[in-house]
Amino acid sequence: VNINQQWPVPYRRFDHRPVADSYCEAMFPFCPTGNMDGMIPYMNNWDVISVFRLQAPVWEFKYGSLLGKMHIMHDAIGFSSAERGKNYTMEWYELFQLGNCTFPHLRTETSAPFWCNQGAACFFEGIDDIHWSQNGTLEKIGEISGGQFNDMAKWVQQDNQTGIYYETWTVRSDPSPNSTLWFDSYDCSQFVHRTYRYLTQQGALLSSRSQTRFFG
Ligand SMILES: CCCCCCCCCCCCCCCC(=O)OC[C@@H](O)COP(=O)(O)OC[C@@H](O)CO
Repeated sequence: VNINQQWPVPYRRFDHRPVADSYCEAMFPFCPTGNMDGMIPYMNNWDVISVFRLQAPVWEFKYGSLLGKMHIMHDAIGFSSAERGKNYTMEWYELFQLGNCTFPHLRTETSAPFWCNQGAACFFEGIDDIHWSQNGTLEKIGEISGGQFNDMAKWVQQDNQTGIYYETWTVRSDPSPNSTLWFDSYDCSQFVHRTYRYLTQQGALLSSRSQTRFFG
């Protein structure tokens, strides 16, 4: 073992997002109601934007609260502009669904393993109150200015261009509580944590009654 090895292995970022291989097929269109080129609306600097913590069981549309009972949750962030009177949802998830990010493909014509594991941010107008509150969480955690929102929007675009691969698995050295984290996951909840961290670094005061749990 390399004694200088840094654990966990840092998440690898890239300088651009490649076009996904046509072999990769999505069961559902990615970010169907979002702006096609991922643009995020510009707010007036003096606007007051409420920030919401959103959480719902993964695949609730298909299995209801089932995965929530195993604490397998999808995390997102909601925004509400006082000046525009509009709500928005921002989330990060797989382009080709969870299975493709969890298991690779074996293809005769390409070297194994072949992955269809891109993930990306999705920003769209509206917050589906029922979806988030019926089996999960819809909680106001703070307010930011329009200027702070605009800075965050720029940061999300950069984050989205460089952090392109979804990682389902968290890999540890052994099952014990004090095991070494070898590889961290990179999923919806990590995006939410990164965004909270960015906003608090910009001076936002965010507080939640409960923690945004990592899966596992
Ligand atoms: C054949 C599939 C096998 C998959 C087995 C996976 C076992 C490990 C489960 C780990 C789950 C981690 C999920 C972490 C949260 C996350 O990244 O969620 C993103 C996405 O999976 C959520 O999907 P949806 O619930 O469909 O929500 C997306 C919608 O909100 C889009 O608007």
